[in-house]
Amino acid sequence: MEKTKKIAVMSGKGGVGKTTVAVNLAVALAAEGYQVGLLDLDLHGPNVQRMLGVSLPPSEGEKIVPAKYGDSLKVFSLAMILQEGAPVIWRGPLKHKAIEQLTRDVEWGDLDYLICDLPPGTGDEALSTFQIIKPDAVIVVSTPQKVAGDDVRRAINFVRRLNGKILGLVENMSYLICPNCGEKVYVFGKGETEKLAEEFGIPLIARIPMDPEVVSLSDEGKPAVVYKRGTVIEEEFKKIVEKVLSL
Ligand SMILES: Nc1ncnc2c1ncn2[C@@H]1O[C@H](COP(=O)(O)OP(=O)(O)OP(=O)(O)O)[C@@H](O)[C@H]1O
Repeated sequence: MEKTKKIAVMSGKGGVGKTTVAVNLAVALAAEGYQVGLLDLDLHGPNVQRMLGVSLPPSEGEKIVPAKYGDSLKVFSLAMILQEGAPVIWRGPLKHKAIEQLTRDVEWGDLDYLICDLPPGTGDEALSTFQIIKPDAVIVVSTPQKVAGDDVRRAINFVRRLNGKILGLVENMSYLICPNCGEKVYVFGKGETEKLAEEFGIPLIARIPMDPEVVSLSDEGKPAVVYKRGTVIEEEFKKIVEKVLSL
């Protein structure tokens, strides 16, 4: 994986849409013709598999063959080898080992990009990811609320403390388009992510609107970049792809 560019998708807070961003970024990069791997490192709440509707093929010997979405995207999530609904009750050292194993024993092949979906916060998985995978860059996902901002600050400081590179911020659920009048409604407020970007001197790469269809599509394993073509969502993901390609 020496030539593979590794991107970690992080957030300070849970439920902000980190997995949605990781999944759609991976699909969009693969659609550009790159060989992409998507590794779900949210060991306690792995959702990548559901959002793409994929499952594992039979394993080959010691190696784990990842699931495929289309021709150029390989996907692995712990959910694929756990019994449905089974909780992961692991302490830090076990998680560290699991991340080492997922990087080593999954048959990733030659990848241009590996997208790692981290759990929320700055816990064991994030630390182990920095030690083992050593991401080339991090995308931090936030939502416009002040409480999300507080947690994102912690995530950014964590990455900086580990000398990681932050590619930029993605603001998810930025606004809702009113279905009646077409006006933007800033459900969670406005301006917090810009403030963070300015405070830390990092770019605000994209603003993804809140769209109820994203929820149902995700639940059905249909990524928005494929099923909502020609919308602002696709445009905003193009901006994230461009930023990643500039690495
Ligand atoms: N732009 C959006 N518009 C509407 N719903 C969204 C949007 N982005 C994400 N969601 C929905 O919000 C929920 C949480 O998203 P997601 O799982 O991507 O967040 P997360 O930050 O990875 O969560 P976790 O903290 O559990 O890892 C999902 O139901 C998802 O479909």
